[in-house]
Amino acid sequence: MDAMVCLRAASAYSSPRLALKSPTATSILHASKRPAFLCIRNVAAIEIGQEMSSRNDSPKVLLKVEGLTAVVAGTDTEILRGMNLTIREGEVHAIMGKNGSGKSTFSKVLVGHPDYEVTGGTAVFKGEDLFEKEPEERSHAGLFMSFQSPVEVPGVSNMDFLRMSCNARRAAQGLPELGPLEFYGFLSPKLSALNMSPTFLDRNVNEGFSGGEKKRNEILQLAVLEADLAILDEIDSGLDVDALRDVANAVNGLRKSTNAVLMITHYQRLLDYIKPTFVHIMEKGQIVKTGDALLAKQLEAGGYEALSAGS
Ligand SMILES: Nc1ncnc2c1ncn2[C@@H]1O[C@H](COP(=O)(O)OP(=O)(O)OP(=O)(O)O)[C@@H](O)[C@H]1O
Repeated sequence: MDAMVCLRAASAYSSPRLALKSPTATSILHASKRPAFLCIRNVAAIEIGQEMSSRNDSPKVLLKVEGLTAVVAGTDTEILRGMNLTIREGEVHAIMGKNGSGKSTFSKVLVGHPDYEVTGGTAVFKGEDLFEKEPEERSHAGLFMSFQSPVEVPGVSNMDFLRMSCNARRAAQGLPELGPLEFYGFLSPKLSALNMSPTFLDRNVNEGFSGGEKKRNEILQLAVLEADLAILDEIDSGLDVDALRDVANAVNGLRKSTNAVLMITHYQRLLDYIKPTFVHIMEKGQIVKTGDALLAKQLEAGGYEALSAGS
């Protein structure tokens, strides 16, 4: 079983270690006798604009990463070599970089993926030490990550998965659970926003979904949760032009002045839809250049060589 599935399952359980160690989805289901994969991920329901312009104070820092270094767990293979990044409320950050530069590793380290060990540096999320928290606590705190390759969860219907995720998150916030009908009412407009058929709700999570359908489903999960920081790892990969527009519109519809988005992408086209506040270029485990949307356009036009020559 993919470690990221375990990670998501871990978010759902009061005993995260059990889930992290369990080898299969079904073993987690059987061991817990509770519905699995509650996936306490957060989302964003963001409405930027008016609210932002009416604020006098500067936006709060959501995430501050300083000097972060990390290795592949149990090895001395260093992947992150001094990451520094500050994300404030209302911002959209895009991380770009050549294959293998460490973009996905960075996002996985933030959500507590067990494949990596932090060896140095700090990450403060909403004023608290992120690395002191278990993966599920990071989710409870408002961190969400969409996966580059969303995995299938046989035996768990999408509807159950989404409702349990939503209710687990609500429970963590001290809010009452949503019953099936209430939840459907809550979910329906989100499905429509993503141009997804309700038939996807009856199917098992991601089972038999096309690549693009899986990506839409990731954003649907994002939409039913309430994250302060949504990390979207290559959410644009494998999407046709219509799906890209739907997914981007849905993400934009979730934005508000108190949350933020961190996108990992290889392509400028996503940034035409989801406008970045900052674009960062990663190389060999660290951010080597930061700019605005223009940086991504320069990259698109001339490639990484051109950027190096211009720096
Ligand atoms: N679990 C692991 N074991 C061994 N090497 C790893 C592991 N995870 C990441 N790496 C290596 O770390 C480097 C960074 O990988 P990562 O997936 O973070 O890059 P990326 O910038 O996201 O790449 P891409 O753009 O191709 O998705 C790669 O060389 C990769 O092979």
